[in-house]
Amino acid sequence: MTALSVTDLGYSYGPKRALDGVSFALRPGFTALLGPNGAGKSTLFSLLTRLFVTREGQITVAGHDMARAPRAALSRIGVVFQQPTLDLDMSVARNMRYFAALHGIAGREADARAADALDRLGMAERSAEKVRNLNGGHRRRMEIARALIHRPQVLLLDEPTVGLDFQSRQAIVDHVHGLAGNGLTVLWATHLVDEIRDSDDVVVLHQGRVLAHDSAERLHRGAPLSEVFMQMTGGTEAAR
Ligand SMILES: Nc1ncnc2c1ncn2[C@@H]1O[C@H](COP(=O)(O)OP(=O)(O)OP(=O)(O)O)[C@@H](O)[C@H]1O
Repeated sequence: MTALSVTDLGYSYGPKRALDGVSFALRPGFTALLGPNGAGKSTLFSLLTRLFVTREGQITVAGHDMARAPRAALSRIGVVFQQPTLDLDMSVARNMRYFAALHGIAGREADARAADALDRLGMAERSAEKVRNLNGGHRRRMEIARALIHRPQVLLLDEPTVGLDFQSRQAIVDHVHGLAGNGLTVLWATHLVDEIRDSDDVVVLHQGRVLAHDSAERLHRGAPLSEVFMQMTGGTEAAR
């Protein structure tokens, strides 16, 4: 069973059509949601996390329909939003514990899960530090660890490397590919083609529609993915 599928999803802001007939089913592993500014990526994430609701189409998470069984569906999703949502004056460990409590996980179980999730992101040694003292890349890694604390099947990340330097970006891209390699279903929204590897799947979103869904390797066929993306989106070049 696919961990995340959407069927014929549509959404409008008044007269503005932001998503139109969007359908895809993800395999376990890393899928990039590649689209230029305004493609509809954030709108799609808002629907997947139920910040927005729509009557058009269906979202299914691990077999649970988002409209009919939202709690079951949402409990299988971990989310990293574009804007950081950390409490800077708490330690890494306290941030993790607080988030675990929101999922009904407390005590030793919370500590064990926090340690496990931080370890997966190479952050175990930062546990006692105040978030304020971490650099941007480490804060983002902590947020990803936090999104894993309830052991979701699907991890959604909305342009998670925005504002980070090259090394920090690479570290995060590597870590999340590692998680995907261990069986997590990852949907990573980006407009940066250098975050995508040949073995990844790519959903190309443009003006609210899915233009392609295939492996990166099959999409670019030896040409730079940025050029293929530019041709598909009519000249809106993806950044490298
Ligand atoms: N609140 C709103 N009211 C009207 N139009 C909106 C609103 N929010 C988004 N839009 C429009 O809907 C379309 C999709 O926007 P969305 O933010 O989902 O795209 P995006 O791919 O996430 O872009 P970005 O990378 O710039 O965040 C765009 O044309 C945008 O201008």
